Parts: sequence; structure tokens; C-alpha cells
Amino acid sequence: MLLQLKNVFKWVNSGGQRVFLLKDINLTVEEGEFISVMGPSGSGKSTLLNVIGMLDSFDEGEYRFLDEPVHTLKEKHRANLYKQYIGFVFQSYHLLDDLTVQENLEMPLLYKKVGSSERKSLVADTLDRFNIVGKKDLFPAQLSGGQQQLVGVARALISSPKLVLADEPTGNLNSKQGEEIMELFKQLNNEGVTIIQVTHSEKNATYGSRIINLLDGRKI
Ligand SMILES: Nc1ncnc2c1ncn2[C@@H]1O[C@H](COP(=O)(O)OP(=O)(O)OP(=O)(O)O)[C@@H](O)[C@H]1O
Repeated sequence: MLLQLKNVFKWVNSGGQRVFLLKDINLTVEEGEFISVMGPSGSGKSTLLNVIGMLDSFDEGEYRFLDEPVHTLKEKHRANLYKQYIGFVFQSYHLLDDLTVQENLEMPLLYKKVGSSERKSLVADTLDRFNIVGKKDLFPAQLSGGQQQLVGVARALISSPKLVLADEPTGNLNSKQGEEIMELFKQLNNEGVTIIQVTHSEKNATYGSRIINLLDGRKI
């Protein structure tokens, strides 16, 4: 088992009322699964992904990741855990504007304390694999939306995460680029990487092996 959520609730207080973002979520994910999270806008998909990625806290329930009780860990320990094992692909790319493509790719390796020469070689391999060698010295603002998304995906994968979390990973890509990303995910998954993607696309969901449907913060 890679991770397990037990009776997880998340809410915000608004005008003295609790507004639930996640309601009684129970979810077990085995290593090697490829899961699609679907549901209407506002149903809690991104919130669930952020909770799984430890970027968001929750108010009630338990979360175990690789047998670590995430809900009781101190912030620093939790950050080490996700930096070590999780790669994120965001809908809006979250690239660092002041860093070049090459430097953006290097960030997760710095987090993981990978040595300088190995970093250089991993960055070179990744630039090559994603066909973006020619872009290495450009800044994000000098790239098209699709190219930025590609760099975002490359950055998520460079440190060989155990789990990839992707929020609408093809949202800003044309259909050919989108298919390339999905094929890449499929290949990674075949190599044993666990993938959880949020998607509105039935077609993208067919790449996965299980669908989780959300409605008003609840699994249905
Ligand atoms: N910090 C917050 N405070 C108040 N409401 C929030 C907060 N974060 C999220 N919400 C609300 O919680 C609901 C779920 O949001 P979430 O972004 O998880 O939905 P989603 O299913 O990913 O939607 P979309 O498909 O539009 O991206 C939304 O109604 C959103 O407005």
C-alpha cells in the first residue's frame, strides 16, 4: 500500500457555518495504480490532490503515506516526505519566473540533495527526453503555454518520484501535445510509478486503471 486516507474531512468556516471541501473520504492507493479523479467543477478534486500531496492540511481523519502517519508529522518531516517521493504537475505551471528552464529543472534535485555532477547529467538527460535542449537558457515568460507545461511535467519527473500528482496536466496543451503527455504517463506507470491525475477528459481517464468520482466533496 502506498497511501491511505481514512474518514478525511476538510472544511472552511464561512459566516459561522462549516463549508465542507472534503467529506468523509476513504481511499487506499496501491503502488503502481493509475487513478483519475473526476467530477464537476468545485467538487473538491484539486483539494483532494493537494491533501494527498501534503500541500493542504485537513481537519479530521487520518492519512498514511508509506506507513508514515502524515496527520501527526511535524511540518519539516512532512515536507521531506513529499520532496522525496512526490512529483507535482500543476494546471498553472508554477515555474519559477526568475529561473531559466535548466534551473527550474534542477530545483527538485536540490531539494533531494542530489550532488552537482549527477544533477547536471539528470538535467541534460531530461532536456533531451523532452526535446527542450534549445530552451534551456530561456525564462518561463519566453516560452509558449504548451512549452511551459512541458517543462512543468519534466520538472515533476526529473527526480524519479514514486507518486506523480497531476492536476489537469494537459489543460493547456494542444491535442497532440496532450496525447504525448498521456503516453508518457502511461509509460511511467508501466515502469511502476503511481499516478493520480485530475481530469475532465473522458479520453485522458481511459489511460488510467481506476476512476474516483467526486461530488460536493464526497466520493460517489
Ligand atoms: N480555502 C478555501 N476557502 C473557501 N473555499 C474554498 C477554499 N478552497 C477551495 N474552496 C472551495 O471548495 C470547492 C472545491 O474546490 P476545488 O478547487 O477542490 O474543486 P475542483 O473540483 O478542483 O474544481 P475545478 O474543476 O473547477 O478545478 C470549491 O467550491 C472552492 O471554491
